[in-house]
Amino acid sequence: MLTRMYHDEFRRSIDQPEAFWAEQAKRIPWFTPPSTILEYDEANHARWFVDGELNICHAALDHHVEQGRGDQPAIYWDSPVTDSKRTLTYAEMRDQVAHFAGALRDLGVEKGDRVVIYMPMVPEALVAMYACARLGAIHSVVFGGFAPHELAVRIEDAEPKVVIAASCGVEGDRVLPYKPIIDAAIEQSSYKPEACVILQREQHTAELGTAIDHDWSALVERAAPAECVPVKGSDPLYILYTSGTTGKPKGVVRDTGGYAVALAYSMETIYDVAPGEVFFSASDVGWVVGHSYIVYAPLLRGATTVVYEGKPVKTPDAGAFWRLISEYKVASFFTAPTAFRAIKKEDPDAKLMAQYDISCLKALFLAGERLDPPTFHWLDDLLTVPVIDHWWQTETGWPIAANLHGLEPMPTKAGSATVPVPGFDVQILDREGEPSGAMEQGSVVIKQPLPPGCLAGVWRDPKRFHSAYMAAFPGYYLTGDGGYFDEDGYLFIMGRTDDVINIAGHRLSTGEMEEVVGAHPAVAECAVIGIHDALKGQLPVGLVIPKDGFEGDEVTLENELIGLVREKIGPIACFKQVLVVDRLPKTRSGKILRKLLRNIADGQEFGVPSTIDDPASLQDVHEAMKERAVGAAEEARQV
Ligand SMILES: CCC(=O)SCCNC(=O)CCNC(=O)[C@H](O)C(C)(C)COP(=O)(O)OP(=O)(O)OC[C@H]1O[C@@H](n2cnc3c(N)ncnc32)[C@H](O)[C@@H]1OP(=O)(O)O
Repeated sequence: MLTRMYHDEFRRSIDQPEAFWAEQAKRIPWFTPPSTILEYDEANHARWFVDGELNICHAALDHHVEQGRGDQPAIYWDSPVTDSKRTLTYAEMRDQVAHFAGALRDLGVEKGDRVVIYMPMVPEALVAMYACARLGAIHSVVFGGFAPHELAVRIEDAEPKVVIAASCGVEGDRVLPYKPIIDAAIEQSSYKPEACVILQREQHTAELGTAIDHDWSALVERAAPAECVPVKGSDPLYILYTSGTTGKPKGVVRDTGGYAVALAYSMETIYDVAPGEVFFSASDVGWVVGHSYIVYAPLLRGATTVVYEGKPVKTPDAGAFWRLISEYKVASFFTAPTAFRAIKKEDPDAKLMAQYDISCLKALFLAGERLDPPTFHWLDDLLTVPVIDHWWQTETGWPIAANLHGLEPMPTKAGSATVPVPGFDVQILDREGEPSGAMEQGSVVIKQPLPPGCLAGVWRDPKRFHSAYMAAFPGYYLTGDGGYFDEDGYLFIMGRTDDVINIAGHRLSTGEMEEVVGAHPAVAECAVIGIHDALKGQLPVGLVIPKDGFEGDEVTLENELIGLVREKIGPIACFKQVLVVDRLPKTRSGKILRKLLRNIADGQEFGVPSTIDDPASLQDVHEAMKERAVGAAEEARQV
C-alpha cells in the first residue's frame, strides 16, 4: 500500500540521514551553509547543522523582500472580537520587526537572552517573536489562557530579561486585562525581569505603574532598526513549555537551523503550500502549532499566514472558518478536531458553509488530538478536498506522521495519521522494549537520531530531558503515546500512556492539577482523571477525600477547588467537576487505580483487580459518579 515515491524518500531519510538533510538544507538562505550536517553531543543526542550560520528572521522576512516579495501580504489579521482587520506586507513586517528589535536592543536584549511573550492573537505577537529571533534572543511565548502562577513558573525557569505583553486579550465578548496577570506573575517569581513592554490596545489601556514598565509604541518611536544577528544552526530559537506528568512544565528547547529546514521541508511535502499561497492555521501563538505553522513556516515558504483572533463558533457564528477560507483564498487550512466538533454541534448540516465559496481550498489538516472517526467522516462527506489527520507534538515541532499531500497523497483511513514522515523512524515497542508486530499496540517511539527541528533539550535540565524522553528505551525517543501500525504500515495513535490529558487540543497534566487540589488545607487525598468528552476530547474530574474531622460543606469545598485550579493553572484547564468521596480504590501498595476510575467514568466494563486493597471502594466511587452524572458512569458495568 505504501507508495513508491514516499517509500524511496522515507528510506533515504533513514538510511542516509546526512545526505538527505544536507539536500533539504538548501531550502534555507544561510549566511554560511553548514559543513557539518549531523553530529552527536556527549549524551549522544543528534545536533543538526551546528556550524551553519543563519537568522530565521532574515530567512522568513528580509530574504523574501530581497527576492521581490516586499509588496506581498505576509499577514492577514482578522479579529471579529475587536471588529478589526489588517494586512501587513513582507516589507512592512520586516520594517516593524527591525524597529521593535531595535527597541529590545535599547532595553539591553542581546543574543542568548530570554524574552517571555504573553500576547493574544495580534500581529504584534509575531513582530515580537521575530524581533527576538532577529537579535538572536530566545523567546518563550506563554499562552494567554494560563494564570499568573503558570506564567510565574515559566518566568522563574526561563529568567527573561524582558517580558512583552499586550494590555488585554479578548475572549468572545470579554475583555481580559493582562497587566494584572503580568504584575502578579512577576510578584510571585523570585527572578525579576529588567523590563516589561506593554502593547496598548484600544479595548483596554493598562496602567504602566511599575519602574520596569515601558510602552511599546514609545519605545519603537525612539528606536533605530536592528539588523539580523547571525546565529549558529544549533543556537536556540525558543523555549516552549509543555505539560509533563509533574507540576513543573518542561521547557522544550528548539534550535534554529534544524527547525528552519524541517519547517521549509514540511510546507512543501506535507502541506503542499507554494510561495504566494495562503496558509491558515487556526491555533494560537502560545502553542507549538502557532509557533511552527502560524509564525515561522508560512513565511519561510514565502506564503501568507492568517492570524485569527476569534473562535470557530460564536464569533459570530459557526461559519467563521468558511468565511476566512473564502475571504483570504486559503489554500491549506489546519486546525484541531475539537474546533470542528464545536462547529458540527452548532451547524450539523453545515448550512453556513454553503454561503461561502471555498473552492480555493486544496486540503484540510487536523492535529492536536486524535481525529475521531465521526468527525473525520462528517468532514470527509462535507468537503471535496482531502481531510488529512496528522500527528505530532510540542517536542517534535513538526509532523511525525502524516499523509504527505505535497509528495504523494495516499488513501486515508479513519483514525490513522497515515505514515511516518521522512526523518522519523517510528517504531512500536512492547513493555520489554521488543518491537511489536502489525496490529499490536505498544509504546510509540522514534529511533535516534531524531530528525532536524525536534527538541534540542529541556531548558537547563538535561536530567529531565533524559528521564522524560530517552531513558525508557535506550536509543529511542519516547513519545508518551500508545499506538500501532496496521498491515499496510499506517500508524494509529490511540492516546497518552501517562497522566497527560488533551482538553480541546491543549495538553495538560492531571498530575499538576492534583498538586493544586492536594494543596487545599481540607484535602487529605485526591486523584484527577481525564474522562472522555464528546466536544473537548477529554475533561478533568477530581475525586477528593477530605481530611479527618472535615466539617465544612462539600459543595463549598468543591467550588473552592474548582476556583483554585482556575486561579493557579487557568481557565484552559476546564476543571469544573469535583466529587467528595470517602475512599479511593487503591492497590495494596497504595497506588490509586486511576485507569480503573477512568474506565468507570467512560462507561466501560470493569473488573475488580486482584491487587485491590478494598474492593468495596470501587462500588462507592461508581455510585458517587453515577449520582453526579460523571461522564458515562451510568453505563459502566462491573464484570
Ligand atoms: C500538534 C501539536 C499540538 O498539539 S499544539 C496544540 C494544538 N491545539 C490547538 O491549537 C488548540 C485548539 N483548541 C482551540 O483553539 C480552542 O480550544 C477552541 C476549539 C477554539 C475552543 O475554544 P474555547 O471555547 O475558548 O474553549 P477552551 O477549552 O479553549 O477554553 C476554556 C476556557 O479557557 C478560556 N480561554 C481560552 N483561551 C484563552 C485565552 N487565550 N486567554 C484567556 N482565556 C482563554 C476560555 O474562554 C474558556 O473559559 P471559560 O471556562 O469559558 O470561562
